[in-house]
Amino acid sequence: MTLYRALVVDVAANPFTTEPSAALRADDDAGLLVRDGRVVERGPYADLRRSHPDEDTVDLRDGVLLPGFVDTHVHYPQVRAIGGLGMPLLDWLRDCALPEEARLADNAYAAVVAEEFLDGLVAAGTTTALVFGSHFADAVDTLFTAAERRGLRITAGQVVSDRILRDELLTTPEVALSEGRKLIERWHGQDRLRYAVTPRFSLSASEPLLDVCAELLDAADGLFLTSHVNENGAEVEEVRALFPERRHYLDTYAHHGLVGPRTVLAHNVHPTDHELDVLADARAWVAHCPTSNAALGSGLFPLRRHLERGVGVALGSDVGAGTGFSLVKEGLQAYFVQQLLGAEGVPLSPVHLLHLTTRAGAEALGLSDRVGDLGVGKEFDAVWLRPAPSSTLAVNLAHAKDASDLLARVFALGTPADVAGVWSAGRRLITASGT
Ligand SMILES: Nc1nc2[nH]cnc2c(=O)[nH]1
Ligand SMILES: [Zn+2]
Repeated sequence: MTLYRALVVDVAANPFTTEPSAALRADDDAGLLVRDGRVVERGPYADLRRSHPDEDTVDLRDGVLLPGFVDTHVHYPQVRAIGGLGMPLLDWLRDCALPEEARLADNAYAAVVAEEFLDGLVAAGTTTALVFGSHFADAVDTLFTAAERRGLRITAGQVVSDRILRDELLTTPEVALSEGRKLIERWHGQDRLRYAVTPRFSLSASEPLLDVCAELLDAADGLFLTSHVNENGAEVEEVRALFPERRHYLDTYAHHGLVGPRTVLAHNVHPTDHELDVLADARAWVAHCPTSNAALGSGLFPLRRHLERGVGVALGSDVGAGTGFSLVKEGLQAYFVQQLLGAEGVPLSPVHLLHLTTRAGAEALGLSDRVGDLGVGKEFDAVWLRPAPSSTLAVNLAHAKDASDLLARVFALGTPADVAGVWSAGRRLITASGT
């Protein structure tokens, strides 16, 4: 066992449905006793020290210990394609993302990209992610192999499309079915890994391919479905033209049985009210990707309409349209977007931001009984932010008046450079120099 000593800040309830100050949990000079990768006791450090005098202590008091971040939408093959600014979605896909994704046909290339991708996630303090995989089955195998080696909690899958995209990325319903089955058999439920059936978006997926996605969902219990929806006006129009008999974009998935409680759809910037009701009825989730929406000019996310109609919202970095792995940055950008919406926006407090970057994602991925906060019984997935001495963040942490104010300064200033430690189920993945 190990006794961690830290300022521990996490969210113990949903601040959108309870008083935010009551949802925030902040324990100064706390002790977390961790056994077999789980928190078994939490309380004042002095008390835990007295009752466990012989346990090793890891002193993390300099800085703040948060739950590991949960990224509900991030593209493995796009880690080398970040910063493609100045283009709207469909141009950006054609000219920036898809040429890079095609390079993963070379499995040696895919293996290096997988390590760079997972390094990027962990360096940002992300310990759980729903990952948009690769079109190439071997590259998906490679990603799962690398993730298993690090003990990360990853849900991912093969991206499938059978039209419109560049030829190297296209498959057929028959091949998608056989490759998907093999990947599910090999990886779903292995260690901390799960499989997500992943049609890229219905713009590039025929009805027979969408039917195959439904068939794959029946191949095992607990499989997820992830895709994109309502991101960009031109995309929405193209989908409507391709599916004239469907009520709306979401219906192109729902019609094939792809919208349920383990469905996570990215963006939903331009939803109709009926789509929101369908999502809420299905208990599906939306991955809001703020920096991606801003970088591609996709629009300002209507969070209020989602919350009012009971649709679950979590955050995604959407690397590479998103501008990096940091969920701290995504939280800040989510705040900016709601501020810019004025009266239509939802004023987000720092507690809301910590909820969106940890607990909400855990709920979206059906993992809130295991991760998303540092309560007793949860896996010790944690990120230690310890800014460099005399850095602006260090100065601000020192002058924060309370835990909520401290969180506000973390979201305003925090970057992956401030991550001094990351634990995944108690296994330390990052150790900053000198600790
Ligand atoms: N942002 C984003 N939207 C998409 N829609 C379909 N594919 C993608 C992608 O790779 N990124
Ligand atoms: Zn995406």
